[in-house]
Amino acid sequence: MRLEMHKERVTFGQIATAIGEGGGDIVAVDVSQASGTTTIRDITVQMSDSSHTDTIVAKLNALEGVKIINISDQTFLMHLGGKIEVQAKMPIKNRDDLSRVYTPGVARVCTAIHEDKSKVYSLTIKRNTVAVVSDGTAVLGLGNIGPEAAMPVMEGKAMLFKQMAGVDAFPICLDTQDTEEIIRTVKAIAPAFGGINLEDISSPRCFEIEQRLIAELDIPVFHDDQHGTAVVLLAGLLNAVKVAGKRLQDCKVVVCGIGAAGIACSKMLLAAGVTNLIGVDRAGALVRGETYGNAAWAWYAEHTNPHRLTGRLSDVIEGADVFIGLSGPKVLSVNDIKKMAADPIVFAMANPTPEITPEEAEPYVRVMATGRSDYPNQINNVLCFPGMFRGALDCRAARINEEMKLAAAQAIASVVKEDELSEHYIIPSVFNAAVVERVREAVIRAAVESGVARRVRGHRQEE
Ligand SMILES: NC(=O)c1ccc[n+]([C@@H]2O[C@H](COP(=O)([O-])OP(=O)(O)OC[C@H]3O[C@@H](n4cnc5c(N)ncnc54)[C@H](O)[C@@H]3O)[C@@H](O)[C@H]2O)c1
Ligand SMILES: O=C(O)C[C@H](O)C(=O)O
Ligand SMILES: [Mg+2]
Repeated sequence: MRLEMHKERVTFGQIATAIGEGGGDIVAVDVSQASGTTTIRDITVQMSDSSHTDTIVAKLNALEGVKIINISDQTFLMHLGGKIEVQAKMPIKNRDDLSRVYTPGVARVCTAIHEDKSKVYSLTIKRNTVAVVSDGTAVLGLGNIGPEAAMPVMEGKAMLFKQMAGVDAFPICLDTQDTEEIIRTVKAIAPAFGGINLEDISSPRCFEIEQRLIAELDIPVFHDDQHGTAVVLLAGLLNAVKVAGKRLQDCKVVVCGIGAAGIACSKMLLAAGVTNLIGVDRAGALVRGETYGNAAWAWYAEHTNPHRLTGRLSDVIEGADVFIGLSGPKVLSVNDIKKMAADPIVFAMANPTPEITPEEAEPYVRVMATGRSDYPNQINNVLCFPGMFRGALDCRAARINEEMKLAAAQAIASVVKEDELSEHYIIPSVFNAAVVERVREAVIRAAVESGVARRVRGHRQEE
C-alpha cells in the first residue's frame, strides 16, 4: 500500500501497530517521496487471508494524519502493463540488417509469398501463431463483462500457450457481439494466424460462430470452452471412475450449466459411452417433449435424460454417480451431494468460484475436482489447448476433429500411471511437461490417420 503520512500527526510505529493488529505482517518499507511535513511510503504487507485488507484499511483510516493513496496486491502487480510482449528474433544492428528485415529486402519475400501463398507458412510467423479471440460475453463464470475486461484472461491464455507449448498467441478482444461481424472479423485477421482459439463466447452464439469459421477457414478453429473443456473432463473422468470403482457406461451423470462447455462435455460423454446423462440449467432439467427456443437445447433434450426426469438440480441429483458443474458459483449444496449414489464424483468446474468448494464437499465425496489452480485435481482446459494447438500447428492440420480430441483426452489421462491414481490425483498437473508432449504426439497421430494433416515430418502432404 502507498500511504501519505503527516510527520507531526502520526508515527510509523502507530502505522505498523495498526497493520499488525489488522492481521498483516510488514515485509518491506520504501520511502517514495518526502517533504518537510509529509512522507509517502510504499509498505508491503503479507497477509494470511486477503479478507484482512478491509480490517487493515479500517484501522489505518482510524488513525490521524494517514492517507491511503493506493492499495495493490501481488495479483494486480503481476498485471501492471499487461502480461505479455512481442520479442524480435534478431536485433537490427546496422543499415544492412535493416535493408533485409525491412525495405527494400523484405519486398522480395513479399513477392515470393504473392507468387506462392503457401510460403506464408515458411516465411512468416503464421506457422506458430494462434489468435485467442473473445467477445467478452462469457468470461469465466463472470458472464458478459465486455472485451476490455476479458483481456486479462486472454493474455493469460497467451502466456500459457507460449510457456507450455512455444506457441505465439495473441489476445484479440472484439468490440462486437454480433455473430456475423465476429465471423467476418476473424476471417479478416486469419492470414496472420495458424490457428484460431475462440474463448469465452457465450452460447448459443458460439456454436454458429465456430461452425461457420471451421467451414470458411482453412486453419484449425477451436472453441476452447467447448472442446478443450470436454477433452480434459473426459480425461479426468476416465481416471475418476477407476478410483471410485465405477464403470462410465453405468454411471448416472448430471451436468449443470448447459452452455458452451456443458453441451460439449455432454457430447463427449455420450461419445464415450455414457447413456444416463441429465442436463440441468437455471430452469431445471432438459427433457424431451419440452419446447426450447435454443436449437442446441432442443438437440440436447432429444439425446439425453432417458428416464425423462424433471425438476431442479436438487431433484435430479438423486442417485447420481457423477456431478459435472459448468454453471456458476455455489450451485451445489452439501445436501445435494448427500442424495448422490455411494462414492460420488463431483467436478465443480465453474471459474473462478466453483459450484461447491472442496472444503464443503470433501467429507461427502469420493473424488472432488475443480477448475482452479489452488486445489488438487484441476480439471481445466489449460491441460488441453497448448498441446492441442502445438500438434495441430506442427502437422498443419486443416481442422481439429473428433479423433484428435479423443486422442488428446486419452493422452492426458495416461500421464497418471495406474499405480499413481488416487482420489487426489486423477489428472496430471498443469506443470507436468509430459502433458503437452503426449497430447501433441497423440494429436498429430490422430490427424495423420484421419487425413487432416497437411504436413508430415517436415514434408508437405499433397492434398
Ligand atoms: N474448468 C474449465 O476448464 C472450464 C472450461 C470452460 C468453462 N468453465 C466454466 O464453466 C462455466 C460456464 O462456461 P461457459 O463458457 O459454458 O458459459 P455459457 O455462458 O456458455 O454457459 C453457462 C450456462 O450455465 C447456466 N447457469 C448459470 N448459472 C446457473 C445456475 N445457477 N444453475 C443452472 N445453470 C446455470 C447458464 O444459464 C448457461 O446456460 C463458467 O463458470 C466457466 O468458467 C470451466
Ligand atoms: O479460463 C479458465 O481458467 C478455464 C476456462 O476457459 C473458463 O472459461 O473458465
Ligand atoms: Mg474460458
